[in-house]
Amino acid sequence: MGNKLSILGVPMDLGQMRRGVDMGPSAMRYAGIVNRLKKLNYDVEDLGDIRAEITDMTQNENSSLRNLKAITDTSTVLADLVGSVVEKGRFPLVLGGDHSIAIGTLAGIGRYFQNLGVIWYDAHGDLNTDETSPSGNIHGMPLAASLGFGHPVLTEIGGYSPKIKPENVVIIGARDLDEGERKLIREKNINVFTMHEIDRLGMAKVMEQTIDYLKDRTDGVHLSLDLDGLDPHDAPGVGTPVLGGISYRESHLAMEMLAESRLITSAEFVEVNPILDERNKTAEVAVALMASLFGDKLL
Ligand SMILES: NC(=[NH2+])NCCC[C@H](N)C(=O)O
Ligand SMILES: [Mn+2]
Ligand SMILES: [Mn+2]
Repeated sequence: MGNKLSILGVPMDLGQMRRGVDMGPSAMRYAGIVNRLKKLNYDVEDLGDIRAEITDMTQNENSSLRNLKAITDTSTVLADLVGSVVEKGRFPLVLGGDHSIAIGTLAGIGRYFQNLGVIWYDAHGDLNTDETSPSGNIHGMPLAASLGFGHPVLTEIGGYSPKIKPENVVIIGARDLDEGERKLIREKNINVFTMHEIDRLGMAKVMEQTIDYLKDRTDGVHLSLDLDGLDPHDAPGVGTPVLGGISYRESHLAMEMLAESRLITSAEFVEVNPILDERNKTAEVAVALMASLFGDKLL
């Protein structure tokens, strides 16, 4: 991780049904992300928000891939922008938006790495395809699409596929997986620390193992952090909350250990929905976690 950061907001809420997550980037800016990172001595450039099309949810062309065109268009723009950030030698920090935007982020980053690692910090696997999805919501598909599974319009975003290899992925915090996702995890042998493992081993061991595993096999690691990975008590402003999640403290520890590892080369924080939040708590949690990820320490 260098000391030059570029922030990109993606006000996209079409990957799921609950409006308001398009205000996530504003909420995180309001919670002070730019100044927080400047204080940590980063050269921070805020590129603002990319334009995401907001269409009427009732005019959906395809119920197994809701809002496919608008999401594909936004992801393509995002991929190009993220790519140009990497090319300038800066660290891309993407603010969502729902998790469907990860398809664009990874499309932008993937071509610069032979073995890009991904930490998917989430209550969900986001490993559905149009065939397995129970909801038709594309925010449940970005990890599958990036691995090359699913509808070609999604997997081919950015003009190449796959962006990442299954053995370079580590999912942390899973506690709600659909049948097709379980099958894919087993078939492709994807590394998952479910809440069960986090409870058994403790977050310190989980992160130690994650870091040890990824450091030898990858040439860069993307952190895709869905705020619903945290417990809804700590992060209530999310569209698909699941009880029994990772605590604020455990998440802090995870971010601090990632900061120490110097492994992370890009990151995105997604699914912050201020409409569903208690005041701006979830955006504040996101900003606090970003600060830790970028090296903030008490002493
Ligand atoms: N990024 C997220 N919050 N994803 C939630 C996905 C929920 C469910 N698995 C689905 O496919 O609809
Ligand atoms: Mn999730
Ligand atoms: Mn997710």
